[in-house]
Amino acid sequence: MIEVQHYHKQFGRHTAVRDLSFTVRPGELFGLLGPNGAGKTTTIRAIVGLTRPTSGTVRVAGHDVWRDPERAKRSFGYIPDRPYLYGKLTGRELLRFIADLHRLDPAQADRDIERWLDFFALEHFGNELTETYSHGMRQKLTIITALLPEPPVLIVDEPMVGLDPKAAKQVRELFQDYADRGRTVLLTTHSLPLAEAVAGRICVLDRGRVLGLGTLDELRNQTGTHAGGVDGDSLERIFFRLVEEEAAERERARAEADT
Ligand SMILES: Nc1ncnc2c1ncn2[C@@H]1O[C@H](COP(=O)(O)OP(=O)(O)OP(=O)(O)O)[C@@H](O)[C@H]1O
Repeated sequence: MIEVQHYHKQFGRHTAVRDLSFTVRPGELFGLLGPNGAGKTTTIRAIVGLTRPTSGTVRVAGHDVWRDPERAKRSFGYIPDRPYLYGKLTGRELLRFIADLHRLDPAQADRDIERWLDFFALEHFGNELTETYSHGMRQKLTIITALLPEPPVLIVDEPMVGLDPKAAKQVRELFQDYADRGRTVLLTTHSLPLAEAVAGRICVLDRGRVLGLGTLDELRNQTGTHAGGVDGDSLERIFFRLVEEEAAERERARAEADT
């Protein structure tokens, strides 16, 4: 479970995220969406303990990420948007290292590593240094490092970048299955079809503010016929309507301030 309460992040005079609150429950796949610079990665970095909130709290599996970081960090796997892999380790060495860190049973871990390498068609590259991997191969290996310890919470920043269509489909099904098995999944993505296909609830951020939060139907109600929308609108239509309404609102406020 992930609980973000009144999270606010200030970089100097720039407000990156403003009073953001949401909860992601076990069994739920939650999508965090928004244009470039909306505050998605800043929020993810607060949840995984890489950026201290200016104010507000973040808890994962009941543990405050800043007050009780070790317990909080034991409960989640993190797939960053720009993964760092130890280039001088082979794929298998890296995965065994991760298994050791998490004190996984070595025999079981070896079996799981082979299963995952096979799943992502990396079995013939497992003994190559990761610095020789293509972008997509690095992304697949990063996903395996996060899943190997089977954490109850999975936090994913832009998972599909660099993946070929087959791998993207596999990963989509993997995350969906992960949530269906009672785990908690939070992902950010620019792919609206992906979010529409897998996310039970969605939060749309823009310039650090929440424009909409809820199921697809709840977002449809928010941008309903009174706002020019129609029942059954796609997430893409909803997304653009929310972002455009916000821009028009800003423009109106600016014009009023000028008069
Ligand atoms: N370390 C930092 N110092 C100053 N400003 C920052 C820092 N990190 C992020 N920001 C600013 O905070 C805002 C939100 O950035 P963030 O990376 O969270 O956006 P994002 O929604 O993940 O965008 P993208 O879709 O482009 O990855 C941006 O205006 C960005 O310039």
